[in-house]
Amino acid sequence: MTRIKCCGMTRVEDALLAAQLGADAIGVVMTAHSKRQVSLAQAKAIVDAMPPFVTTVALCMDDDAGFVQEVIDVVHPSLLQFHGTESDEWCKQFGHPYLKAIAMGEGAAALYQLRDHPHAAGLLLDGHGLGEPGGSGKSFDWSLMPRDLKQPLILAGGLTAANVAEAIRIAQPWAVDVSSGIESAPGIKDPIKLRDFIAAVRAAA
Ligand SMILES: O=C(O)c1ccccc1NCC(=O)[C@H](O)[C@H](O)COP(=O)(O)O
Repeated sequence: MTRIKCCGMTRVEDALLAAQLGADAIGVVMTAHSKRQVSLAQAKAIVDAMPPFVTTVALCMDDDAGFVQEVIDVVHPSLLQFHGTESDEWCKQFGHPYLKAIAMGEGAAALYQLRDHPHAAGLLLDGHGLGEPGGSGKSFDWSLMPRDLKQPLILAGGLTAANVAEAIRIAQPWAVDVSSGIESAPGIKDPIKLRDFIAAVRAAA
């Protein structure tokens, strides 16, 4: 079964609908690098509203360590997700489980980054370029998804209900992650796109 993370939640009702429709995880973007940024209070409200067994993920990107600690202390996410140039050493200083995003915009040349994060609970391969924010709607060559890594791999970038089955067939990821493919506007989730996306992943399994 391919797990599903619905990211870029800015409203409690969207996150609740995702959970009700069967999403395994939801994400809130904390970093100011994002047009989907939520405040600590908004993120806490979304995380607190989640039912049991839905994993909550807070995204940061080259943010201050003090801010990341505040996110942990206030929001209490299950996982952090680092989207910038953070090193393995830097990410693990918080003693909190995390995902590390790998920018795949440069294609095969980007694969060197995969070995640099041995302490990450999982690696999220995303379609944007190095130094660029996620949530871009850009995909990458799914056949580049490695098969020989011990860490769970999460496929992200430009996924939609229309292409996710093919993406899963080619990449065989542990999980898929979607943001713009289930939106009507940045941070505003579209119930129909959300439903269709989750149904397409479940049908692919
Ligand atoms: O979503 C953002 O605005 C964002 C900004 C800065 C860092 C990360 C961000 N999102 C990361 C995600 O986890 C997205 O879900 C992922 O990049 C996939 O996005 P999309 O291509 O829109 O499905």
